[in-house]
Amino acid sequence: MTVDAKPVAELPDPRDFGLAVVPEKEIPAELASLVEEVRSLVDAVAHTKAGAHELAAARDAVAAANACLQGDRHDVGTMVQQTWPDGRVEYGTLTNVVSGPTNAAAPPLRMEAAPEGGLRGEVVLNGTYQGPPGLVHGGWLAALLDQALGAAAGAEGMPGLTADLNVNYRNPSPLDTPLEVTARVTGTERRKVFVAGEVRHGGRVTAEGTALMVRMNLPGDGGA
Ligand SMILES: CCCCCCCCCC(=O)SCCNC(=O)CCNC(=O)[C@H](O)C(C)(C)COP(=O)(O)OP(=O)(O)OC[C@H]1O[C@@H](n2cnc3c(N)ncnc32)[C@H](O)[C@@H]1OP(=O)(O)O
Repeated sequence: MTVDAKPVAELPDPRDFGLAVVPEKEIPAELASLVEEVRSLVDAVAHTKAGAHELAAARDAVAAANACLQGDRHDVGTMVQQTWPDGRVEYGTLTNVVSGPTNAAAPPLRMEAAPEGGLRGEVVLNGTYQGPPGLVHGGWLAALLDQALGAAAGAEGMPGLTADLNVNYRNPSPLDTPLEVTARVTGTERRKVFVAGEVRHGGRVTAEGTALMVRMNLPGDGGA
């Protein structure tokens, strides 16, 4: 497919769209550590065989922690600004359910530039992402691919929304073990960005996805 992309010269600044931005380096270490602890807590709660006494004590401790955190909140839509070692700046939502650094529900998946082009990331999904016994839920594999494919378009200067996503489940994806996620742009047509990616376990493709991302309509596009 002919690549006639029109990457934006500079990624749009979310502040220009009225969105708050938090630089990732300004996220307090204590919050990052709390998020990690909550991830572990969710897994522990999901699998616990504790007795009534321990469960009641844990419930009270969690309620106390919850009460501590009912003050100021970031608005929904707040963005996080990540600056990569190569100087590339990327924006994502702070609480993105796949990659958001403050979202304890996010595994989280982080994508980086791959030597062969496109992006690559590694992620371990614990038992709270379970579908079939011992395996990752197919909806979550689609979510990983959607995120990776969107990030690949964004990394090429073409951030947009997913218009169409296709996932092919080739082999089972086990829990609690590293999964490799790769994604790249395969072509463009006006504002349409075609992307493809894979999830692998031990080098074997477990899921592959293709998507059409429609690049953000920006001033100067002339509707194209
Ligand atoms: C760096 C940051 C990394 C962030 C990664 C985030 C990854 C997460 C991605 C997501 O989860 S996005 C959330 C799920 N997706 C949505 O909620 C999108 C909902 N759909 C829409 O908002 C609009 O339909 C959409 C923005 C996709 C397109 O609307 P537009 O009005 O901007 O596009 P328009 O209708 O002008 O169409 C532009 C081109 O795309 C084509 N197109 C639009 N929607 C399509 C569709 N659904 N299927 C196929 N083609 C489609 C359309 O035919 C046309 O093709 P041509 O250039 O050939 O004329």
